[in-house]
Amino acid sequence: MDRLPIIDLSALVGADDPAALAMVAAEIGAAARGPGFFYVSGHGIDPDLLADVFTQSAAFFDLPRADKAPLSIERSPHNRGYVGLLGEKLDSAKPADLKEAFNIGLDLSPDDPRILGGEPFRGVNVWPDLPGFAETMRGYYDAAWSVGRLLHRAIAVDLGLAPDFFEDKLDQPMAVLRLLHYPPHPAGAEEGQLGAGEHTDYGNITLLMTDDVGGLEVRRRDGTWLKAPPIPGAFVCNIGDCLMRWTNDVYVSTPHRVLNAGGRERYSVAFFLDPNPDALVACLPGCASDETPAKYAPVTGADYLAARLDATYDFRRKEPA
Ligand SMILES: O=C(O)CCC(=O)C(=O)O
Ligand SMILES: [Fe+2]
Repeated sequence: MDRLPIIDLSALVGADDPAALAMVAAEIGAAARGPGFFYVSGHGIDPDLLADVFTQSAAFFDLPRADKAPLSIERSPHNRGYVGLLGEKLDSAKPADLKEAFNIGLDLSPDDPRILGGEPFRGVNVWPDLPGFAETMRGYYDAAWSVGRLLHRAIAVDLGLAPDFFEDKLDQPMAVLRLLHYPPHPAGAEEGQLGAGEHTDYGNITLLMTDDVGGLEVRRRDGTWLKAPPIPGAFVCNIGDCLMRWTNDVYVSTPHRVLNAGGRERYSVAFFLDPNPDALVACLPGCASDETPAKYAPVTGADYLAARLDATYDFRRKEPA
């Protein structure tokens, strides 16, 4: 494999064309079973909105540390807020990641019944004091979520399910919009230290937009690394662990990493589409057979994500009873 496939969604955006859906479904099915990664073009998101997201993101990361620290993710049980440089180890066997990040979840008001009722991962977002930041990010969250749901229509068709199978499992998602900033790889970096250590993503799918710096690498089955250079305006989309589990490993969640060797600041924006907290992640019909029975116990979306985040962050790890 020398290059990831490019899948064009333009025939699906704003149209209900079963033949076009079947064609895209076949392309996504092949990519999801194979490399686990593909580019998505023709998604219909306004380029001006994308440009605004990157402008606002750079303004946020440029803020003094004293303005970012109070927004720390360590204050949020709901996976929202700021992760400082070296605040995360995506590869637990390696030095900490040379990146900083900011997480935004489904935007709810403080009196939303889902928050008051104590549903897992329901909380308010924290916002920096930057004009237009929250509006831009809310708009982009919704736009990326729509693309993610459209992709799930194709995924459902590929898996032999009704096109709307995932709709009621993704209509109040735990999805996270994550802004990322990678400083240029410093000369004094530790051996094996990366911008983002080798990892797989936790959710169903990830929609990644990057600037033009490059640095994302995708692991091939033989252990070698494929560079996934940016294609302007296109997403890099990958299958996450939750969808791999849901499909009984029919779809593949592929390890990837980031090395920002370009000598420039690098910015990227990831949208992790995790399902609704109460979605039951259980082997899909058609993904098990006599030869390959269901491998995983059913789990709710919230329990699955919580387990993965607890393993990622020291501050979330519960003391043994
Ligand atoms: O910044 C990138 O290119 C990829 C980031 C990534 O893989 C992640 O945050 O899960
Ligand atoms: Fe990732």
